[in-house]
Amino acid sequence: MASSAFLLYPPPGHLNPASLSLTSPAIRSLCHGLSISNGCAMRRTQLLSPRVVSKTSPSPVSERHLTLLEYVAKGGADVGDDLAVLLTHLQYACKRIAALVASPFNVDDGRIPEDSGGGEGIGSLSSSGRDKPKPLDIISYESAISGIVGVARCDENLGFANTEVDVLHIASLSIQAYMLFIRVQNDMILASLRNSGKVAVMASEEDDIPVWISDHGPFVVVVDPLDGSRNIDASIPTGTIFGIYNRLAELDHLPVEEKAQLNSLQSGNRLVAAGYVLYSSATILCISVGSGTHAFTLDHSTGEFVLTHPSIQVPPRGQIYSVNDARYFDWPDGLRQYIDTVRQGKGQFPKKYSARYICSLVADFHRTLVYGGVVMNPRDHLRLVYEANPLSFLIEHAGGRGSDGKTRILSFQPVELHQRLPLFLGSIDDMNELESYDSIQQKINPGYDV
Ligand SMILES: O=P(O)(O)OC[C@H]1O[C@](O)(COP(=O)(O)O)[C@@H](O)[C@@H]1O
Repeated sequence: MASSAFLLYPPPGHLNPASLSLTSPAIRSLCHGLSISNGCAMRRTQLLSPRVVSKTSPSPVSERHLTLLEYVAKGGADVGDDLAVLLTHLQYACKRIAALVASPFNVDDGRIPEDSGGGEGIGSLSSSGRDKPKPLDIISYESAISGIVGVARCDENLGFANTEVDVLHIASLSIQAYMLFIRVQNDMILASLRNSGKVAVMASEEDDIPVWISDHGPFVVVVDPLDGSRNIDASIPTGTIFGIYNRLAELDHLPVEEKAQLNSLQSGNRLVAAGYVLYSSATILCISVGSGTHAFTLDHSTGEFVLTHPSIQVPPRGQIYSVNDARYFDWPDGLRQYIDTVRQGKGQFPKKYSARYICSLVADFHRTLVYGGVVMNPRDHLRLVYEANPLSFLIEHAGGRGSDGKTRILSFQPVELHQRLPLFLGSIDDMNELESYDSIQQKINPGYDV
């Protein structure tokens, strides 16, 4: 056969497209919805068509990377059509966020669909306790999409009623400020969850209260849309963190506000799936649906996440600790002793440890997952619902541990959506050693300027 002849790829028996739930009516309809012109978006044909390659293609199927969509479909983890549809929409929103974070000139990506119900501009920004943004931090997408950027100068208390709004032409705005589309990113995720038709409620770190989306959505999504945003001016990596629960049908009879709240306050041990997306030199989506933790890297040539780190196992011991050690003098004795000990190579592992701290939780966590060690924030700062639970789920499925210094994170029953706690995540042996020190939770938490 001439070299221009084509074969179906992969061949039957290997991720046969016919066996993928991508061919189910539900997925077909969502694929239709995703045929959006965006450099990062998957083209509809890529989603719907079997792969067609030249017969002379050098890579055998066994060497080809599985895509995220194949993984969540019947050829991979087979999570069921509903979750596959939801994850397909969610990963799409994250690609849009990746494009925005990478290039502020992708301002059109900030356009909020009219039915998203999420976009209310500057005035809707949360006062949910997020670290105070710097001046020029918040940009109104409503102005941005019309070619003008409104910059809100935040007052001391994030009191947006008192904001002074300067209107600047895009051209005169610094790239750094332009990248801070926190609200836009929140609404991109909300829109994608709405469009999936699979979500009952979304609780976001950016919102004071959860958003009820649909009585019939089978899932509850908790999300931190852009963690680490305080560092974004310096192009330091950021991330999105998410957790997915089943909707609690036994709460269906309750008033909307109540069932939205209670569905979002589920214990981490009920997570169905969790993941994060790291926006860095590569965009990496790491996920667990309860069977291992797997990382997919965005292939910009195809717009697809491809499996690059299957079945991650965090090494039982790393030689790295990750903490903001400028807080050393606010730490309790136990934590100081632990750090002093491993720094000197006098701990259970007889080598000197290194310190790494990016101050961007997803980035610090991802490094820990890959290289081992411990990542911690010993003060009451990180959120149980949006950060601690999803990351603990991921690290446990990779053979590591997550705790507040005393108790397994996934065993907590959240009582407040924005509840904060000390967080320690890492390699099993490092975590055991760290927790063997009596006091590692930082009780003094004065609030820090940077
Ligand atoms: O100031 P600290 O204690 O070092 O905290 C830094 C941590 O706070 C975060 O920026 C999250 O804070 P927010 O949830 O308020 O955005 C993490 O990305 C980072 O790991």
